Amino acid sequence: MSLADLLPSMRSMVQSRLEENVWPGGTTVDERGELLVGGHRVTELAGRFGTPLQIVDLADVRRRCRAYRAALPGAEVAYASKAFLCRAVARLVDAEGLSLDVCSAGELAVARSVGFPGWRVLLHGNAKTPEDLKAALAHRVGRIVVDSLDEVDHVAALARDRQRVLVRVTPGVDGGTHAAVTTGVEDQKFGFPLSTGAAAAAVRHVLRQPSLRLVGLHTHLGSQLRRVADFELAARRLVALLAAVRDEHGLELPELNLGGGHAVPQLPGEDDFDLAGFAHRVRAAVHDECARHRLRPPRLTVEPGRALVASAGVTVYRVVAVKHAVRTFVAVDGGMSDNPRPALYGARYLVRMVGRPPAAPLRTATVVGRHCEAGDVIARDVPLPADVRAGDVLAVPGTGAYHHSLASNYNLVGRPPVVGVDNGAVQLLVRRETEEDLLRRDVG
Ligand SMILES: Cc1ncc(COP(=O)(O)O)c(C=O)c1O
Ligand SMILES: N[C@@H](CCCC[NH3+])C(=O)O
Repeated sequence: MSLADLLPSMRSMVQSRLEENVWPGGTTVDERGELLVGGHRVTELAGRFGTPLQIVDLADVRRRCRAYRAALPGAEVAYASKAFLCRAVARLVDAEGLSLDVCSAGELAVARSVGFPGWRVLLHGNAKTPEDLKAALAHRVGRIVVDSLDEVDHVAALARDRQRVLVRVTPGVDGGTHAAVTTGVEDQKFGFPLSTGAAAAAVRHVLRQPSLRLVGLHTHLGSQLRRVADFELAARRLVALLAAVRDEHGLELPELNLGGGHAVPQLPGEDDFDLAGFAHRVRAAVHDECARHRLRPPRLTVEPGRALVASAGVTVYRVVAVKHAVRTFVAVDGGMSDNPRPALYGARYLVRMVGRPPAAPLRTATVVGRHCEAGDVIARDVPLPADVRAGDVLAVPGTGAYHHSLASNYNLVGRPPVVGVDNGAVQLLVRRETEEDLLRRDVG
């Protein structure tokens, strides 16, 4: 029996009070259980655009972009577009003066389609294809972050005009996150290990290429990280490598890119990432270490993805069926095709019934999707009103990052639309994928 079962008196309180930290800023709830995101009733948006539906509060994203730029004056803030990219977001990020991290010709195509300036684009990836590299060079991207010696050769062969590159380094720092998104340790596929000398060898290899210009080092420790000390340690280790490069080659590299990975609260009660602490402590670590090595401090870049968009997103489902089996299952019209994160990382979510006041106390239920896997779960053992029934609308916050971008067509279900709300305006940003879309690719 859960807390929710024990405390039916919490019913009205839980329903009328909005959980802190997980909804887009400015989200409100009224006593009838209506949730308003960006000033719009979620049930109205569900009626108008259908369910499942992904809502992104663009004003919230804009506010977060500004918070990053304000916290890190003089640094470059690059949005990691893998978190969620569509043209409206690319335009917003451009207008806010951020750079853009892309990982494929596809992400770059979205950036190009809105005229995102190439010089503010960084290309990442451990296995960039010739198409990715050619697209990046054609768009004159500002920097390519090289990730293997083969790639250095490929870029060098294709590049003209001394393409700027960074070398991606794994500094042997474990950010204490899920193994699938741990990338600062040396035994995984990204980057060149520091301790083995592979990173220094990669620097040498780049410097031998007349068509390339080495401008800095990069590291990305992983995703959903909370410990600022890990970023400090990585920064210190990379500055030591900058000093070694200066000593060996007489070259002071001007850029240090510390990647992204700043955590967001996923459940009520979880803290925000300590951005101010990060800005202060990491900068101090870089300056301190540079002073020790008599280096000019490099320009810092950070690459937040999740931190800019996760909490701006809300997914809306309609309940299809409620089953009281060994536990209570509330099955909705989406699932792992729009949110594979519980299955992939054991991610946990808050779920809220919206649109009507509950007529029964909270009970523990497991919200599941419509797909053909027992692991197709959106939220296990969460409190929901005991009278939740088919046709009810459920809203799940914290779904703005790595949801639309990780979505699939499993069971040939079309991917949901994305609707943007922005200071009172509503706009369909990405339309729902139809059966026609799915059949168009099937040319056999
Ligand atoms: C190179 C690089 N930069 C930035 C990010 C953004 O990560 P997050 O969305 O956790 O901030 C990623 C993804 O983890 C990445 O691979
Ligand atoms: N897909 C992961 C994040 C990956 C970060 C990209 N390097 C997630 O949903 O948490």
